[in-house]
Amino acid sequence: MNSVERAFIARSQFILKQKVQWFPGHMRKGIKDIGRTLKNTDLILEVHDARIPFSGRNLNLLSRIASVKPILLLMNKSDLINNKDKCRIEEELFARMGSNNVPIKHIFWMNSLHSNPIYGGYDSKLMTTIISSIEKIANVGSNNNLFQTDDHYNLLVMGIPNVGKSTVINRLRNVFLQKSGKATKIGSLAGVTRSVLEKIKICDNPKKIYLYDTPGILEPSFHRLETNADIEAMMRCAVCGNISEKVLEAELTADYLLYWMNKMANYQYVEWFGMDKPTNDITELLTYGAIKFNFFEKRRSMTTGETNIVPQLSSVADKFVYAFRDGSFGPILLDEDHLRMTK
Ligand SMILES: Nc1nc2c(ncn2[C@@H]2O[C@H](COP(=O)(O)OP(=O)(O)OP(=O)(O)O)[C@@H](O)[C@H]2O)c(=O)[nH]1
Repeated sequence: MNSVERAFIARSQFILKQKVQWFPGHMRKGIKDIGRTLKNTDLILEVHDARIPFSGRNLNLLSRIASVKPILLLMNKSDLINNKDKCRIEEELFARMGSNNVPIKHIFWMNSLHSNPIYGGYDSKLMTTIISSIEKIANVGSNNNLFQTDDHYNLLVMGIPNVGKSTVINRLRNVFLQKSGKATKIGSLAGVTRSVLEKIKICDNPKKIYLYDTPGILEPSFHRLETNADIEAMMRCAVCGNISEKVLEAELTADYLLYWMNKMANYQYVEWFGMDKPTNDITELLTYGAIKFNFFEKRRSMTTGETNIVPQLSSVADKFVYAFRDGSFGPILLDEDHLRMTK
């Protein structure tokens, strides 16, 4: 960090300048479908994004389900965080179980995108570990009545939109049944899966395992946004792509990312945008970006009728957020402050 960066004072709070309302019909239907599918389910496999282990988990819905079905937590996209953070995250997640009423039986880490181990990618031991955890749960006497049959296991895959539920399912199926192709649809935008899908077989041996894919259901507090913590959690989800880009303007999501990077004294964006010092001003940042990436468009003025060349700020905002999502700024744990709070 240079002396200018050391002297920089970051914004102390993120102010949400847009009203947010989003609870699409398919999510309401999804909750009903999940309720109906529960009776045929042995366990819940909750999939979440490793960059936001504490933000966005739908604890409300999970706590209701946890009273009837055991929950396994799969932290996906773990290629986008540092390995050294995993233990601290696990400790904190287990520490919170008492207060949030969502007891987790096991936590698994997965990078479902790359099978090559040099990317820290899919480890064939993972499935064996998942199976042995399921068997351990099934073999506890008090859980006997939770499992439908001894012959196979049915898991319901749950999670907020775009955490990689479908990718996880396809990956597990590809590796363990050597089936190529996709059993369930994948998309880089939130909200691809819209209803509980057919049962998908992912494993034959030593036991048959079936998964139900479900639509991503967002944390309901995002519809109320009563506290700063709710706003920060929602914005972190937006940065990770869990909230439809139709709901939050690209500039707003980019503004939160800028606020967060400054707060964490992470100034990697300065060079990326071709600037000479950090800024708190999103318009300044995006204007630099428009010049660097040559993002301009012709726009006709409604009042004078003249055509002007103006920067395409929303395209630059998208580029910034996508670069973060791709890992261009290195591994980033957006919820790092949740770990610090407990130190
Ligand atoms: N870096 C990285 N990206 C991933 C990983 N898993 C999934 N993705 C990407 O995340 C995006 C969302 O994946 P999906 O599998 O469609 O997510 P989903 O949770 O099923 O999404 P919905 O249907 O919207 O609920 C896609 O662009 C995937 O390529 C991972 O382990 N690492």
